[in-house]
Amino acid sequence: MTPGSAATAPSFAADTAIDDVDLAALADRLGTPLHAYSSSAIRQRIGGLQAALSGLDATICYAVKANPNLAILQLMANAGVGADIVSAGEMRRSLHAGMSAERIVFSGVGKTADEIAGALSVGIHRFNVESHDELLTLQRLAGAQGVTARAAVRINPDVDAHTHAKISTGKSENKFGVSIDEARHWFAERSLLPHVQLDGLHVHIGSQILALEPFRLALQRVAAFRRELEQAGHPVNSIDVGGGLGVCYRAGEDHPVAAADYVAAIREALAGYRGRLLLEPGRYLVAEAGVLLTRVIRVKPGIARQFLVVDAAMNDLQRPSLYDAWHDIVPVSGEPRTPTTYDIVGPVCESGDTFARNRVMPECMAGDLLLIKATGAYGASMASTYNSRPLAPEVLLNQGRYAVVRRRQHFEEMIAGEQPAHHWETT
Ligand SMILES: Cc1ncc(COP(=O)(O)O)c(C=O)c1O
Ligand SMILES: N[C@@H](CCCC[NH3+])C(=O)O
Repeated sequence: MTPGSAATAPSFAADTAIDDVDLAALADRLGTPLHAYSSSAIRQRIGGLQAALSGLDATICYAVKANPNLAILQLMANAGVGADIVSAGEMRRSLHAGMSAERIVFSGVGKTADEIAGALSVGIHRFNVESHDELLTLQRLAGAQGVTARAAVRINPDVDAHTHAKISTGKSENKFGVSIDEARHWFAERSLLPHVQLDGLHVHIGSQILALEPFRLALQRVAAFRRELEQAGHPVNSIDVGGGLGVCYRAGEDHPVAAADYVAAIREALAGYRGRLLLEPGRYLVAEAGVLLTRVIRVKPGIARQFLVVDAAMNDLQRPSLYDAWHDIVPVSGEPRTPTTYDIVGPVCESGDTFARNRVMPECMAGDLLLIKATGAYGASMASTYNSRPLAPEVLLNQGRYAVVRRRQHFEEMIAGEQPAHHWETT
């Protein structure tokens, strides 16, 4: 027997089922590429975080941007989770999915006057405010509607989250939040804004954070500022600690912080604070619950590399091309095959359309089914129709059953809204 021959080849870790749903059968029935999410896994994440928070006056406001599918939002709402939104679209989705306006917080550096007015008019009164101009706009629009908005100032603590530069948000050079010095002035003048109840602090230093230290540092700065404000007669009734908890994209290499340790760090940093706590996890709740199923179109022996050309592409999952992000990729079948090194690429017309470089995989052939793992967050939510590829379907799995929660986009849906230039108008 020669080493590497079929009989001695190792079998590779494979996932043949998720949430008791057979993945090969699912792909046969619905086609690929296909996003699938385990609702049991999501519920488990929510439950774990809620358990860690017990005894605190805490609200989890799921960051809708991570995965805004209505079925996911409904699942969150049914589990008592609220929403962190950053646009009118996310607001409408959250309300449509049944979230109550009291459990929604509006974040974001570029809220328009229309978005603010729209949110106020449907009863969303909790805003994380990121600039003085936004604070004055909130005062004006709340006054016009005769309501009082609750505002938390987003602090930029100038902390390095040790994550990818494109998703770091808490350093002084980032566009997010304001300095503690500026926030101090806002509080000193808060009586000049009768329609804004400025009594909250917010901090969010970035995403996919794998260490506790950056969270601790940011929270310690917020906690010290809270004490200073209270001594100056400005009560702080809510602290929103943002999101950012990282997940495991690379088995054996990524070691995420456990929810219990994260909450213990929050309790410790905010010791003495008795007000309301808000958390805005996105990725943590949904990333590892999701997979992208894709089929090998062909094996292409390239000039310098051997390529696995699969039917998913950067338009279905941007993270590898945008952040050079690693996602584990495994075969759905675990049959023993010879280890082979591939670049795993999609059909899109640029070299950035690469899911993995030099990845050791079981030898593959056309028609093989692969799983790209941990795609439940910032996968479908960042998808596009680049190269006029339709949006892939999304499926929710639950204990042996599945529900299509977004069907594969039809060509007609893709071009809806476009038209030939029949009517030429002047401004
Ligand atoms: C204000 C705010 N809150 C929460 C989140 C969610 O982040 P994550 O998905 O890393 O938990 C983000 C995105 O980074 C954000 O900008
Ligand atoms: N889109 C990013 C996360 C951005 C977080 C939003 N503030 C990712 O896939 O990792």
